[in-house]
Amino acid sequence: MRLVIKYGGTSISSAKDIRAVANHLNTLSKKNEIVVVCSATSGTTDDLIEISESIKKENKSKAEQLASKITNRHKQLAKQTIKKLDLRKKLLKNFDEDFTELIALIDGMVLLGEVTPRTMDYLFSFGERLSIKLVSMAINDSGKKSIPLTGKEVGIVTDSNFGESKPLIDTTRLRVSKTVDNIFLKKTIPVVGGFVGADQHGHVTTFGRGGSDYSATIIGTCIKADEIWLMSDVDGLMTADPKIVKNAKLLKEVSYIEAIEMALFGAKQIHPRTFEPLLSKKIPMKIRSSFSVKNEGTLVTASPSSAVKNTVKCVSNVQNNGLIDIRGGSMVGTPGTAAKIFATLAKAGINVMMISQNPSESSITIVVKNTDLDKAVSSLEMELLGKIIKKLEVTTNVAIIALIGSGMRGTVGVASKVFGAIEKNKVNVSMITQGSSELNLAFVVKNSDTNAAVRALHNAFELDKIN
Ligand SMILES: Nc1ncnc2c1ncn2[C@@H]1O[C@H](COP(=O)(O)OP(=O)(O)O)[C@@H](O)[C@H]1O
Ligand SMILES: N[C@@H](CC(=O)OP(=O)(O)O)C(=O)O
Repeated sequence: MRLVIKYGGTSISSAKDIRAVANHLNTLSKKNEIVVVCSATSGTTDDLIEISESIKKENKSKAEQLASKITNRHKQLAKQTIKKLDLRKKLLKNFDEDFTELIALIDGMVLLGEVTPRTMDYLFSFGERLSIKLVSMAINDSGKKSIPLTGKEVGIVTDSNFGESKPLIDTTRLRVSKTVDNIFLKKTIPVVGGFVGADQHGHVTTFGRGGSDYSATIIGTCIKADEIWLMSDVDGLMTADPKIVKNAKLLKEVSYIEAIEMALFGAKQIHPRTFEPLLSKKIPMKIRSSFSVKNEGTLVTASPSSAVKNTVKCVSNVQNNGLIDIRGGSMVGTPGTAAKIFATLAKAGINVMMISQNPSESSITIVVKNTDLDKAVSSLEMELLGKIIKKLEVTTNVAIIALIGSGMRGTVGVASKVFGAIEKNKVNVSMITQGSSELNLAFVVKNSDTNAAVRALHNAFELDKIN
């Protein structure tokens, strides 16, 4: 079989785990052709983001401190993971070159005061640049040939939308398939850095947080993989985040459409575009645990064979958002009001996560990420306040809670069950929407009410008994 196997940061963050991953891949490669996709080790992308924040605040010493934290963590991992001395020495030397470049990059960014999306993408790509060398060397150490490749080196070509790029899929397919076929001919396992590509000018781009999942499906479709596996620290997709609901259950099968909804609403932090490349190619995906490789995990396909009957399959949550209530008497009955609001937000590059309009048309409420809130409010204020908008009311730190499941379609009484359970737990709900596909029902609560709301709904829909 041709497999693309993606390891999240949580799977490759200790020497023991990296060695287990390398040994597992060594065994699997005896009967399969495998492309490995790796994220950065846990916490590394967060540290790189903090470096960019420190540079913005002109705090160079903090940025350098974080860079040496990343350096030390990777050198330590290299020393603990790689047993063969010559391989370990080679890896440490390679890391030294990366760290010299990282420090030079920080110097340059500080000197020029330049923290643009393009330089940030270059900075963020260091996480995967380091992890692929570590994992690939661990595979070599286990006795199997392997080569590390960045997203750019494997041939992922994207547009120039830094921070949220999209692949130019035809060019990517040509380049990736050629690179991978050549590597397979040499009986070597390619270890590709997820999350990262390069535009047509060769500038490094990223897909946005969680983007390694997306890299895996892009590569999977390019090389006509038989299956794509996402390996993580959980058994698969669960009925809720197991960190919030202790008795959350594994979902054995879900459809692409359900998985897309789950990703959009935060389940397992999967990149929302991950399933897009699979919709036409129909490649099955498995979401599995790297720590218990015997478990099959969750199978995601176009049409699951053993459709679970429950109306609701998952309660997911996305925290740290801002809610903007946009009001104005002149919005009532004025055609084009919504178009102007959304055009303004689109121009500012804001992704709107939820929308609802009051039936009287005098207010439109939207939810955006906390990190986009400032930009959203200032662009609405500059372009529309005093014209079609009279007032903007902003609430920070809210969470979206979503119920997901195709069985909800046409099922009577879901909403009353939801809000009965929520009311019983004294949680205040500030906004409700249901997608027209009836695949999800979503509402907004305070961040601090997230756990109570998720547990109440998991209980009310008896998701611990899902079959
Ligand atoms: N519905 C869900 N099913 C499984 N995991 C979930 C769900 N919702 C949230 N999670 C969380 O997602 C985490 C894994 O996501 P992430 O850290 O991005 O993994 P990785 O590093 O492997 O990409 C799990 O530890 C789990 O707590
Ligand atoms: N390293 C990137 C890409 C990624 O997908 O990470 P993970 O698979 O560990 O969520 C990030 O943290 O966003």
